[in-house]
Amino acid sequence: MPAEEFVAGWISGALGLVLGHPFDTVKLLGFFKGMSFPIVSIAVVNSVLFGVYSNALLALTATSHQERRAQPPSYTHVFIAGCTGGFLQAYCLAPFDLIKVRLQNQTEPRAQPGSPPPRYRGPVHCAASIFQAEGPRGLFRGAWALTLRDTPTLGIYFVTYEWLCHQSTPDGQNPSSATVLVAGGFAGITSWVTATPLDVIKSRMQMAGLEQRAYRGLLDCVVSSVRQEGLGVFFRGLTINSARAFPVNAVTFLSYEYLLHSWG
Ligand SMILES: C[N+](C)(C)CCCC[C@H](N)C(=O)O
Repeated sequence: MPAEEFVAGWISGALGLVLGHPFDTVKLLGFFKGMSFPIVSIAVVNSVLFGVYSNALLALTATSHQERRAQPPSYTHVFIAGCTGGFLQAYCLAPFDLIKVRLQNQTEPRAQPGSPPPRYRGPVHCAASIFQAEGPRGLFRGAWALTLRDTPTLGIYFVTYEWLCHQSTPDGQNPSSATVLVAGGFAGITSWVTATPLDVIKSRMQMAGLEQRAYRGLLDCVVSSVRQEGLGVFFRGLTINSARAFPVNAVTFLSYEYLLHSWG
């Protein structure tokens, strides 16, 4: 099983993430709060996404990454491989994402002398507290919504990327760096635009363990959110998600292609 894709996925994901982190946190307060934790988590998550994607394509089309420019896979194969990568990465992402959402929503000012300590002191403490209070399954709160969010939308991600590269590259040639940047950026936007409705639901379910409201399940969360706030609730964060998606995914795809290319 070719392993380069996993390593390239890790490094490129980390580079993209450094760019995207301030966007991710600007929804709340404190720009670079918790930067080291996402770097570690992206190591697992992005390498699973790109590694599984590429190996699924290898299984479906019997072509390696290098051969795919000369013999491009069909978009159906790209979509299936993207969905497979998305599905598996969602499960690896679930506990990391839960901790991220819990920490980022913890916006109390830094403890003053005498004020109560924050509920979570950091990612490890957060994981341990959730584990203690809710058991191992607690760490997978919202995982189902996350899987539904990521499976089809990562299929869309790779199809958009491949399609845009194909549009602006002569047959059989490698796309230029500018093409990779633009195609990667738009792949990120398309994927995030389609993922945003379930992203809202996912985050609410992840916070539900802490807040007063409890949902009976995903559908209950959808229905009660729409009842209280109208359909607009599904577009919360759409602008910031898209603004973040372009630079993050432009850099992710550029470094991914560059690394695989330079490793031959
Ligand atoms: C599928 N969905 C749009 C939710 C995520 C796409 C992930 C791509 C990249 N790691 C990023 O953070 O933008």
